[in-house]
Amino acid sequence: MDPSCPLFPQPPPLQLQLEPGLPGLELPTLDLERVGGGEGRAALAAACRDLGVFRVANHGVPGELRGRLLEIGKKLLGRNPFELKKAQPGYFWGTAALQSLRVRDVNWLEGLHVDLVPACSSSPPPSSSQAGDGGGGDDGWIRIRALMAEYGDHMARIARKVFDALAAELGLDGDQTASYLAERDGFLRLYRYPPCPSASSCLGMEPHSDSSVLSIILSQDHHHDGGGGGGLQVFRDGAWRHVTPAPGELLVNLGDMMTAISGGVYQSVRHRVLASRPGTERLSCCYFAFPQEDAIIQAPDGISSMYRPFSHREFREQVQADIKATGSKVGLSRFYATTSR
Ligand SMILES: O=C(O)CCC(=O)C(=O)O
Ligand SMILES: [Fe+2]
Repeated sequence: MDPSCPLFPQPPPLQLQLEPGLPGLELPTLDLERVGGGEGRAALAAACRDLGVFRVANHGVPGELRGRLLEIGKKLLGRNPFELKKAQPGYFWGTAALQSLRVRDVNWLEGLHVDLVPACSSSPPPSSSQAGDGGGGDDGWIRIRALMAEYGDHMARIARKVFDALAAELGLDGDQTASYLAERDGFLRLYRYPPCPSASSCLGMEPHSDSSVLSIILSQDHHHDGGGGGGLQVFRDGAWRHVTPAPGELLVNLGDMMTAISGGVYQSVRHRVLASRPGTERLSCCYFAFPQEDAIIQAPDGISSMYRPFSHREFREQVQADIKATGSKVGLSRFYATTSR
């Protein structure tokens, strides 16, 4: 038996004492078409400085695409994890980042990992209109991958727009602006947080900050039972705060690379996801954008950084080594400068 799959419906071994989340955190909503200049850019920079998370409206991702992605995802995931693991490349139970590392994973979720297809690729993915009905058969899996490819194009476009505005705000040069966001090398994860028999003492996803430059979250617009949020919480002023889903909007959160690129001026926000209560489930789709592998991450001249320059490869290797050694990511604190520049 595969040790990384749970024995349904047995609850996970770790019993957490979860503080009740505080009411929804007020988040700014930015108009994507306006983040490039003037007031829009100032509002974006303020959100990144003060919160590290914001909503995006007017993003141009069709509602039908968003709806179908989550709806078909819901049909396909939520079957037998043992079977899915055997049959579907990219399927995972538990935390995706821990899959190959053989460390204890207590998170109550499953999902599908899909890499974006680089724009220069000679073999494009199947178009979303080519495959069957989105049901549970192979057609459904072909269709979800096609939908994710289409959705991924939008994510790359949005990430580039947001990043370019921040790069201009920080005064990055052209090379940095290009290499600090390899938006086509990003990936998507479609998550299902299944009902958890001990939802009040376990998590869907443990507290973490993303290792990305930025991440974009699409989630079901429903409310977590009794919580006032959708299951996602961010850590703010010493407490976990619900992030209430806003219909039609996307959520952007900054990752560690953006913190380092900005010399600590912009925040990568700590967040977690509650486990779904019995009888409920939550679907979300997250996109993660990273710098190029060999990009040297450092703040632009004029910003005194608390981090030493490092390559993105070095960061990834350190994260992997720390997870192997301790079970969790240490992250940016590994890269503090001994003296500030
Ligand atoms: O499912 C969500 O809303 C958030 C997932 C998340 O934080 C992650 O994948 O890093
Ligand atoms: Fe995250």
